[in-house]
Amino acid sequence: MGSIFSPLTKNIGIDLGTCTTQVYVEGRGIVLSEPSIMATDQRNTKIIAVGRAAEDMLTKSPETVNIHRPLQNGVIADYGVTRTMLGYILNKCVRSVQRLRIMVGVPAAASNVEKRAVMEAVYQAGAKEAFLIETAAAAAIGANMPVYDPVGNMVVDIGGGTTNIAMLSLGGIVVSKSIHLGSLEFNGAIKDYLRYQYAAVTDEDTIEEMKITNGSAVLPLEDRGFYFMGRGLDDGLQKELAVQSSELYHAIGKPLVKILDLVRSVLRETPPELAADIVEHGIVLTGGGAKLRGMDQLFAQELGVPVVVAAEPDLAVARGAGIAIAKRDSLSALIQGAQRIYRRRF
Ligand SMILES: Nc1ncnc2c1ncn2[C@@H]1O[C@H](COP(=O)(O)OP(=O)(O)OP(=O)(O)O)[C@@H](O)[C@H]1O
Repeated sequence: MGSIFSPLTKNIGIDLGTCTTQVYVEGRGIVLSEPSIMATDQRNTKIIAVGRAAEDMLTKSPETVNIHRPLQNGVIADYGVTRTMLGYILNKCVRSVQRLRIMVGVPAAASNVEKRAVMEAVYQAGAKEAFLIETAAAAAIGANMPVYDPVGNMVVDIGGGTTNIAMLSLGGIVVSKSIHLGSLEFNGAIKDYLRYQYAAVTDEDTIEEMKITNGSAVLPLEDRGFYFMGRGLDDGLQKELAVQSSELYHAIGKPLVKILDLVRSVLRETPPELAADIVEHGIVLTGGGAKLRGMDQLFAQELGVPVVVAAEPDLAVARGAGIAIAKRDSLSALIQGAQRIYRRRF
């Protein structure tokens, strides 16, 4: 209906992530992927930068600016900043005359209050219609899984602050769970390891780099050293240190066990006929955390089913939300009822 009476209506999918915000615009694809960060002046009266430009300020001018990370564990931790940041992002992505119909992914465990905050922020940022979809359902759609078919489709989205898991079939969610644990927890585990093993600390960027370049979910066949500058906890002095990829594998193991336990619990709650489909068709991994080297191998070894990492796994949620909004009539079982309660009439 919207397309007949409102030719300027734009369907937009958003992954309002703990680390990154991605925006998908119908007909254009992913148009924005930037850190969920905003920089303001010290009195929080003026926005200085949003996204990557704000992230760049983290190291350059920390005393003169306030850096805000308004999302935590996949939900809004600072409503005012989220609303402003979203408005700024939407402004960058669409023309002001366009009427926006927006769908946002939210974790399965988000409370009604948290969902309402997302809806409200989306309206305040300029949407005329707003909808919510579970993050994992959006990820499955974005990864082109056959969610309408009478087969079990299992997706595990490992983001920065949350992992969302869902079993979908016939256009609906059969079982879904989420946990406040994602790839940021791998950084925390590496940080703890360096403290314990080397009595040293280093900055977040270095830890992120060592995770991405040398981290592994499975024991690497060949060890590779990552050299970095760390500060000794005992003497406070800077020194060059090296950490091996096998050490990073051991450090990251603990949070990975928790994710695998949650996947097993979803499988246990899945009806046997759908669980049998997973044995045959396997599991799809999405989210930035799925890019950790060997993640698919680990899941396949531990669960005994085929596992693939989706193409562009970190973009799946925004893409899926954008696709779902265009197909919202046939996907009504996946689109949360909250939109009917909070939809505004203009
Ligand atoms: N090669 C990699 N190995 C491991 N982790 C990675 C890799 N590349 C990106 N990541 C991690 O992916 C995370 C970001 O992923 P994504 O954008 O899916 O999360 P998000 O949507 O911001 O978070 P959430 O869904 O929890 O709100 C970051 O923590 C980043 O460190």
